[in-house]
Amino acid sequence: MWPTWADASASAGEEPPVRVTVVTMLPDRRLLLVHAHPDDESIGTGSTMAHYAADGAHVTLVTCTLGEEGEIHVPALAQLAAAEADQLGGYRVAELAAACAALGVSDHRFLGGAGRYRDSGMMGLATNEHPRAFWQADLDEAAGHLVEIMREVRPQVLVTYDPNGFYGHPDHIQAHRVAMRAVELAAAEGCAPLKVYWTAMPLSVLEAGMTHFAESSDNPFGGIENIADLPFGTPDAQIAARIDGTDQHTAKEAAMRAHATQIPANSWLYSIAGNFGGEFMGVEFFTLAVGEKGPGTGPYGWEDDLFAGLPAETAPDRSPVAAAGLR
Ligand SMILES: CC(=O)N[C@H]1[C@@H](O[C@@H]2[C@H](O)[C@H](O)[C@@H](O)[C@H](O)[C@H]2O)O[C@H](CO)[C@@H](O)[C@@H]1O
Ligand SMILES: [Zn+2]
Repeated sequence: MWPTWADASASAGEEPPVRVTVVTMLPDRRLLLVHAHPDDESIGTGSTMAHYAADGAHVTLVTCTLGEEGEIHVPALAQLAAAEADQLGGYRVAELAAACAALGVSDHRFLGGAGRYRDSGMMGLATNEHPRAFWQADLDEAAGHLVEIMREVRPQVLVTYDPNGFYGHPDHIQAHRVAMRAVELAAAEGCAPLKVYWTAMPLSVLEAGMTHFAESSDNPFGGIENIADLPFGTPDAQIAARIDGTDQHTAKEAAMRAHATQIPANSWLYSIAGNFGGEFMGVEFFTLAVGEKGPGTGPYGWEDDLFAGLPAETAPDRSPVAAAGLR
């Protein structure tokens, strides 16, 4: 993964010509995100990912399924659907690669390898029972795949969903369960992240959106009388971090547009962006599930950095100089 100094080991019976210590150079800040389907990373955390990637942190994305059961909003691709040629999963691998490129993220993995776990479909559908459905995954086996990545990357910060999977999709709920189980298992090995965040949307933002779009013909809140009727929303006092990636909102929009089968070109998501501008697309919110909240601002002390408050020593210095005991 990162440049290492290879051991020069002697072949049998000869003195090694030179001995070089194996050292893995880890970037100082390492963020791991666990998402259910290709598209979630861009919709839910695209600006945050682009913000940290642009700022030199190492961003690792783990996607748990290929999104095989998704809708298809590109008519020419309709035959790829699960009920037809069942090729949507493979196509979404390419959409995800394009989205990661737009976000500046180069370290992407599928949990257990591409195709290990299948998109379960919406809650209650027969697809939930597919033998490879992520919803049916053995928790410790799936978490074990994530621990392998934690051993290698040693993230200080992990982002995933809350216990409801943000909005109740079975793969999102399972991604939460697998990620939190992996944190437990990794803790026993000393490679667990020190802070774990869950994606969230403050009620104040939802209120503002509902008011803003009340008279709009393209009202995403159409038919909803009260934001309490939405399957997501978090009281502002329970939010821990507000990450302002406004400078990356165009990267987020480009990443979302890479997921053309899932997000129609005329989606309300883009009209909100047009109306709210960078504020809606570029600012993302999180609750803190594990770890100590760092210094923050505003009425609720929201952090503006997911790495806030982490002791410097959590970014292990594995440089050759440190390894040689010279620091
Ligand atoms: C953002 C997200 O999690 N998308 C999932 C989700 O997609 C929904 C699904 O297609 C549903 O039928 C639509 O009515 C809804 O608008 C979509 O958001 O579920 C899909 C199937 O599991 C999944 O592939 C997609 O990534
Ligand atoms: Zn999803």
